[in-house]
Amino acid sequence: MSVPFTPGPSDPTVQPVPASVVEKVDAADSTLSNPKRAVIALGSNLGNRLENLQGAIDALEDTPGVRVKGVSPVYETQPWGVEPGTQPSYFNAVVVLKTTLDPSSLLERAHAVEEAFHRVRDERWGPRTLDVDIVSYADVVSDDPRLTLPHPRAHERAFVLAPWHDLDPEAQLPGRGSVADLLDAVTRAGVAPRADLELRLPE
Ligand SMILES: Nc1ncnc2c1ncn2[C@@H]1O[C@H](COP(=O)(O)OP(=O)(O)OP(=O)(O)O)[C@@H](O)[C@H]1O
Ligand SMILES: Nc1nc2c(c(=O)[nH]1)N=C(CO)CN2
Repeated sequence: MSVPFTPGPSDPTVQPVPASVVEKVDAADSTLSNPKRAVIALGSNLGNRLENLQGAIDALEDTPGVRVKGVSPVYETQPWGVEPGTQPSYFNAVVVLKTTLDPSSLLERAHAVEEAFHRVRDERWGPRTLDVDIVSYADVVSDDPRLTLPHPRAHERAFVLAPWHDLDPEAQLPGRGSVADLLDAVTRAGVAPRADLELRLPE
């Protein structure tokens, strides 16, 4: 006759689970049942810029735990932060996601998508096939340099604020205020909508 095995308090194979692990598992459970909204900025100024942005959107959608909910219009923008005339112009766009990934897993995925498009990191603000930045993740505010939330420069970049405002005119940047007000405060010079181009929301 077999007797069902029920580990008792004296079973030496049962180890206590550290509180830190319980906390992590609980946090993951709550994210799973409650997907978070994240805003992603995409940029490309090398190669086929529109295809690179579309490829990034499709790769994000193909990620387990990520759903792309909205895609902004495309903007053609002059490179920000570098000597004028030293780099090709960018195509920029913003996408809104719902995700069950935590912020650091989403960043890992963003980096993997950049790498799939042969992104080379040699100089700060150097030209790139693809840049995938996390602009905001729910209302999380963090100054961790590995993942600063919201993105530390998003509030001063018309190439992020203009497409985001088109996609969601009521958007708020946590800790900074409304995207509409932030957009009023920056110059839109060199940031032009490309109404002739369109990015697809994955089906
Ligand atoms: N919100 C964020 N989104 C993406 N990367 C971030 C964020 N906060 C911090 N980082 C860190 O910044 C590092 C550099 O990122 P990246 O090479 O994309 O910078 P960049 O696009 O050249 O410049 P910028 O940060 O001004 O957009 C990344 O390795 C990442 O760990
Ligand atoms: N116009 C424009 N300029 C930039 C961009 C970008 O996406 N668009 N990204 C940068 C680093 O993230 C630096 N400069």
